Amino acid sequence: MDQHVLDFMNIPTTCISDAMDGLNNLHPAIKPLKEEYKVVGRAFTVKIPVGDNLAVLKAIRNAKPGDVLVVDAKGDQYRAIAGDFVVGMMQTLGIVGLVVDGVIRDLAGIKELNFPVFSKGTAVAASGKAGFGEINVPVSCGGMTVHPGDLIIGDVDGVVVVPQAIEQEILTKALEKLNKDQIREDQISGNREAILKHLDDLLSK
Ligand SMILES: O=C([O-])CC(=O)C(=O)O
Ligand SMILES: [Mg+2]
Repeated sequence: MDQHVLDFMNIPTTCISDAMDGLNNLHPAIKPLKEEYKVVGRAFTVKIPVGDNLAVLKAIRNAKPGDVLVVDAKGDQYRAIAGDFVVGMMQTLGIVGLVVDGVIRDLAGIKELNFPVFSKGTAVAASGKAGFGEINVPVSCGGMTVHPGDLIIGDVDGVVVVPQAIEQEILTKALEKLNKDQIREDQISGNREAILKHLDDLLSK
């Protein structure tokens, strides 16, 4: 696994978001199917026409272990881009997560797989398999442009995208924020006097 994937594993998405001034988050409607899901990996991107998931299968065939599949399904909430069978294939081939601007189906079966899926929810209908999608190109997902190889980090609060060119800078800033949050937690939370002083300091600026 590459070092930055490991480095970002223990940082909450909130701190990473703060390190990017809140500008690189996917739309908050894209949520994990289970609260405990955490995913970190490099984006393998897929763009599909509404209602057709053949390119998702092509992406699964071409992705590398450790990749996160990022699917631009144009926000369609009626036709699922994958169910438990397709998600099971991803898992067995070493893909570490699925992020989709759209929906999945077979929710109970997918939850049993314990594979981190972040989606806009679930639907009943399946997609067609006529084709016309594209893999490994910049895609639009949750209002953000995601490039192949970008770092994708998802947890209970949502999904953030760290472009490759700024990974090191964002890692440093996110760790600083994590440290600052920890100091606040240790020195202020639960301490009435410290809270009053903290508020007075902020309000007197
Ligand atoms: O086959 C599909 O396209 C969707 C599905 O139900 C599954 O993956 O289980
Ligand atoms: Mg199914």
